[in-house]
Amino acid sequence: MTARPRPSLQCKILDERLRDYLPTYATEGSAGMDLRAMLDAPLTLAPGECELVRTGLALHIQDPTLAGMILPRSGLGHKHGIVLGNLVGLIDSDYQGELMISAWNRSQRAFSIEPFERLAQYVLVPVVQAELDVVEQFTDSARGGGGFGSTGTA
Ligand SMILES: O=c1ccn([C@H]2C[C@H](O)[C@@H](COP(=O)(O)OP(=O)(O)OP(=O)(O)O)O2)c(=O)[nH]1
Ligand SMILES: [Mg+2]
Repeated sequence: MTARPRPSLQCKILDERLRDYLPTYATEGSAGMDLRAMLDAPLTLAPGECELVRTGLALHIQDPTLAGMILPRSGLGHKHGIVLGNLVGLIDSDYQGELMISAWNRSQRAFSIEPFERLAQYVLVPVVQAELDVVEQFTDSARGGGGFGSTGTA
């Protein structure tokens, strides 16, 4: 398949150690770029503990039809219970600050995050902003107000 052109993101390196470790797509088809934990020493998270971890990186998306998402890495999440304290990090297109990872140990065992370890991943996603149109009645739909299992389990 022919590769489509990639949008370019302005990037600031806030920690010089990152210069040799800029996030990349691990394979041609990778959806996310891994973000590293810019730590000075290993960070041990006790069971249930949550800490904000620096990435040393700022990305200014600029384009309001895009957003960034910080997501857990499946290996760390499944094997070690290291996920995100906010479950998903949503990065606004006008955010210019350092990308921060809320690292949460949801497991029963302590886990140490090593300096420069790939801790989470950053995915660029399309966004549609909407205007709200206030109405008194909606046009009927098949679902109406049904939700939370209203369609049954079979
Ligand atoms: O995991 C995350 C989540 C957010 N952010 C940054 C980028 C994002 O654009 C900004 C605000 O995030 P959000 O809107 O989710 O947080 P908030 O609690 O609503 O803060 P604010 O009042 O600043 O919007 O914080 C991160 O660095 N990491
Ligand atoms: Mg907000």
